[in-house]
Amino acid sequence: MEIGSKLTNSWLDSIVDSFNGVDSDRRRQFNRIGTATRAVIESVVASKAPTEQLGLIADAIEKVAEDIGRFPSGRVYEGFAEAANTGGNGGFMDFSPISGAANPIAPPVELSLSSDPDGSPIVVGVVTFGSAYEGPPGSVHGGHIAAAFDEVLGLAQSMSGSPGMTARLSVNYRKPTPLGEPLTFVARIVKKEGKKVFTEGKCYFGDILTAEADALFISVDFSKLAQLAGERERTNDGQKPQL
Ligand SMILES: CCCCC/C=C\C/C=C\C/C=C\C/C=C\CCCC(=O)SCCNC(=O)CCNC(=O)[C@H](O)C(C)(C)COP(=O)(O)OP(=O)(O)OC[C@H]1O[C@@H](n2cnc3c(N)ncnc32)[C@H](O)[C@@H]1OP(=O)(O)O
Repeated sequence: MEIGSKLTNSWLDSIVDSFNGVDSDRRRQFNRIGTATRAVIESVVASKAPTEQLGLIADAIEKVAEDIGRFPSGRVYEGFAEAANTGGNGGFMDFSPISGAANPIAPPVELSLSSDPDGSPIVVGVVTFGSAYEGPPGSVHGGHIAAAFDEVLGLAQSMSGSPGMTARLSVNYRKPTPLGEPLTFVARIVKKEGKKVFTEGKCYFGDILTAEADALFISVDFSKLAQLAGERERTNDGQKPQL
């Protein structure tokens, strides 16, 4: 199933492109960098490399940081106001801190759309959290589980046709969620009341329910968001959301 039919705001084309696989060399290179940096993160956490090797590796990473740091950083929401970021860096979802292949801090959660047996649309997120995400021994840190829920529930609510921002997110941790094992998150819309979109989700390791969540999203006026994002681009303050 392709995402897009329910997303009515034109700038959301960026999300659609993220899912429907717009291909460009630039996007491929971003994804390569994301993947390689993730591999570094995975290996450096509690590495058993000899100290001398750690020094050489630190030198190499410092050099990479210097090389890329010579170029100015843009914004994830670049072109947001003009709905024109498609074909540039890929969709902004590529840089999602949770599901973005091009964002090294994303595990990443791989998102797809599916249907449950009664035909209702659901979002499925598949992820294996590596060592960098350890909370309790051998288990995923609860904050990262909550973040994954926010992402899958956030995509599910967007299928309402009037997406918004997370107003409340509640997680019940039922069993330890194992590190280094494939997990499946499932999310759906429960009901919509005016601007409120109620969602629920579950996280499974195999057949084991390890956590469940529910969240309230409030639909937002995207023309206002686009205008604010445009102002951020013009004022170049970048980091400070004023929504
Ligand atoms: C540039 C940002 C882009 C955001 C992208 C969003 C969607 C994109 C779509 C698809 C993308 C696909 C996947 C996305 C993946 C993940 C999404 C992650 C989303 C986030 O990670 S997002 C960050 C954390 N999130 C915030 O940073 C929100 C800060 N917050 C606010 O910006 C406002 O607070 C807001 C907008 C939430 C509401 O403001 P508002 O002015 O629109 O609401 P209003 O007052 O009109 O209330 C209307 C009715 O909702 C009730 N209500 C309001 N707030 C409530 C609350 N908190 N709890 C319980 N009920 C609440 C009222 O009580 C009233 O109820 P009633 O009608 O019954 O009186």
